[in-house]
Amino acid sequence: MYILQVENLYKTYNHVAAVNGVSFSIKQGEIYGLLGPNGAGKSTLIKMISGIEKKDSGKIVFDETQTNINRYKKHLGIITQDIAVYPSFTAYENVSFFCSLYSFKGKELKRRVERALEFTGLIEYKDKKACEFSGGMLRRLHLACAIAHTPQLIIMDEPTVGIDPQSRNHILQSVKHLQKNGASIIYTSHYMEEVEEICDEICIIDKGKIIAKGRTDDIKSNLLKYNIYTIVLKNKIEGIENHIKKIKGVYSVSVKENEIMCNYCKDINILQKLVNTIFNNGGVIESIKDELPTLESVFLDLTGKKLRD
Ligand SMILES: Nc1ncnc2c1ncn2[C@@H]1O[C@H](COP(=O)(O)OP(=O)(O)OP(=O)(O)O)[C@@H](O)[C@H]1O
Repeated sequence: MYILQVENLYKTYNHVAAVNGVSFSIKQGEIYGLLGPNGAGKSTLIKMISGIEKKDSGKIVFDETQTNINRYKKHLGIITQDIAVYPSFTAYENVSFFCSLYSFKGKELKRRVERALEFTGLIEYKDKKACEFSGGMLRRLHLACAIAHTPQLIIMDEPTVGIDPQSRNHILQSVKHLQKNGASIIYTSHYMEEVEEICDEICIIDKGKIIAKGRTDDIKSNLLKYNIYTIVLKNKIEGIENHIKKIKGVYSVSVKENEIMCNYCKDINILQKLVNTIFNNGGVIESIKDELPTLESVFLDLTGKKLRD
């Protein structure tokens, strides 16, 4: 069952394609990551899904039946990049205002506002004005305003940009809780660690086009031909990288103090030779880990550039 299907979506600004033939589907209850560098087209995509921006062509289907944004808008919770709360309202007044737009009133409205403030850890600040909040607290308030009406699909556009680690963790935990409570989530970011941590499936976008999509581990293991050995030594060996580089199947080696990172071709078994080389050069191995590369490496490999500027 799909909560959202996007088919062949296009949007051009001044002859430049911001979104260039994008298609993807999000399953009910999934956290779906949209990953891409600045200017990739993530916000434009999200704006079209939420009805803030008109599409040039393509199809957006909500819950497998609805194509009219005015019909399904009430089931969306949108957290835009720019924080949209009223500075002179208290936290309670802000959440209450946004939730009342969905026709909730009286006791039910109060229950929902308190639940959203509780959920975002802001209940003890409910009578404080938004203008007195820190950046992280404002982001959490923004989230409370977007979820009080219990949307089926929550769209979050870079919700952790420029906030302190505590609020960042709070938001990431909240996303996981919202999923547990039954919501589906679209999460855009250019922080690949966040996307790797919380998303079930991802779509990597660059210059308005999808360059990879699917489950994170599948993307990493299918698209890249190499894995990484991380070896921790008990001692430091000068120039060990020069010896390891000579092993057939090794792409690259980097050494930091007594830790060696070795990118190697998945199709060639280099482990025995790697261990022998370290041993023959006087190394004592403390641990070895065989790991998939990061999403950053996938992006670098596919586009030749880094995700972050
Ligand atoms: N209203 C607009 N008018 C003209 N060009 C626009 C407009 N909105 C976006 N663009 C352009 O479309 C492209 C995609 O922008 P978009 O904001 O969707 O990217 P993004 O992936 O969300 O980037 P960021 O992470 O920086 O927000 C960029 O080249 C941008 O300059």
